Amino acid sequence: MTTSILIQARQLPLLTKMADYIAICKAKVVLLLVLTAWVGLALAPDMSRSIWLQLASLAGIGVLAAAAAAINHVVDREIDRQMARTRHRPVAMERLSTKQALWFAALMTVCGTTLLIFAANLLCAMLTLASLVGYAVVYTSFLKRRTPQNIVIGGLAGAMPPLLGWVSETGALAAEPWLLVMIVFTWTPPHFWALAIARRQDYARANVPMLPVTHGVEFTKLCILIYTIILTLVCVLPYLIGMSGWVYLASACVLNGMFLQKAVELWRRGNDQMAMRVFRFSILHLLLLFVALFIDRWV
Ligand code: HEM
Ligand SMILES: CC(C)=CCC/C(C)=C/CC/C(C)=C/COP(=O)(O)OP(=O)(O)O
Repeated sequence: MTTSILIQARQLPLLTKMADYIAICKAKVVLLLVLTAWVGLALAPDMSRSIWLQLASLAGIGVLAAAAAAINHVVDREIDRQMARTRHRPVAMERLSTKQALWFAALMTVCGTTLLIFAANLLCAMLTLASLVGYAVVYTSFLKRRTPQNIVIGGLAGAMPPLLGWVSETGALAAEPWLLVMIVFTWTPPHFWALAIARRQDYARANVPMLPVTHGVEFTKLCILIYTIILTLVCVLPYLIGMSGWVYLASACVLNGMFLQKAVELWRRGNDQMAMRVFRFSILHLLLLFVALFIDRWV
């Protein structure tokens, strides 16, 4: 009895370490990114590869996105320490050293790239690596610290997975997946700025020039509304070019109607709680929108 308790106690630090490594991968974000990549893959023409190669390609994209997230934890550790939302992160708390996190990220980068080269193709591997650099280096190290347009420009990296999924299948660029990239690209500002309104004190304390800090809450609410309107228009494009049908269009209309209603409410008289509702809804919105695209393809 005593021995088994002792063994369990010895395993605890190992389990905590594993939990910390998982935490720096931003698993929930990566899962949604992989879903958008999967839809890009599913909408590609002439899907002829085996399901195993397709799954390996999605895993490669996910592993490289997780590597980008791990590097973000290292680069941002000083900022993370100053914000209530992020101060408990493993690297900020020094439960994981920067060296451990960087080795972990390097290992994932090598594994993810190898998977993509062999299961998909070189173009897909290069574009995914470019997205990693876009998020972990361009956005995190430069844009985030310099301009309130940080997430608009940096958002391109997070918007790339549908294109990556498509290219994993076809090995070539095409116009259609760029429409899906545009959807995630225009979705990102309402997604993030809603959270940034509710957490503006955090960003101000850490000296990060997020829009509500530099230009105020009212202007940010207006920008959220404008981007939500643009998103609504962009979401119709897949239907207009014949890439998707009525199932998608009907779902997009309902989801965008709800998103617009929340954005208007936030703009007119929203408080921080309302901003958090918009943030949480944005995640459900993108999830369901891409599920609708997927279902539409197969009905
Ligand atoms: C530059 C672009 C983006 C920025 C700045 C951003 C920012 C954020 C922030 C600050 C959070 C809160 C995380 C936390 O509570 O610790 C968050 C959550 C989340 N984001 Fe984004 N995001 C971006 C793009 C994306 C993209 C492209 C996706 C997926 C396609 C995504 C999916 C999610 C999900 C699923 C969550 C919830 C995570 C959780 O509950 O743990 N984000 N985002
Ligand atoms: C290879 C590939 C597809 C890369 C995609 C990279 C990726 C994980 C994009 C998601 C964007 C994201 C979670 C931003 C968080 O912003 P933040 O870092 O400012 O937020 P934080 O304060 O929560 O750290």
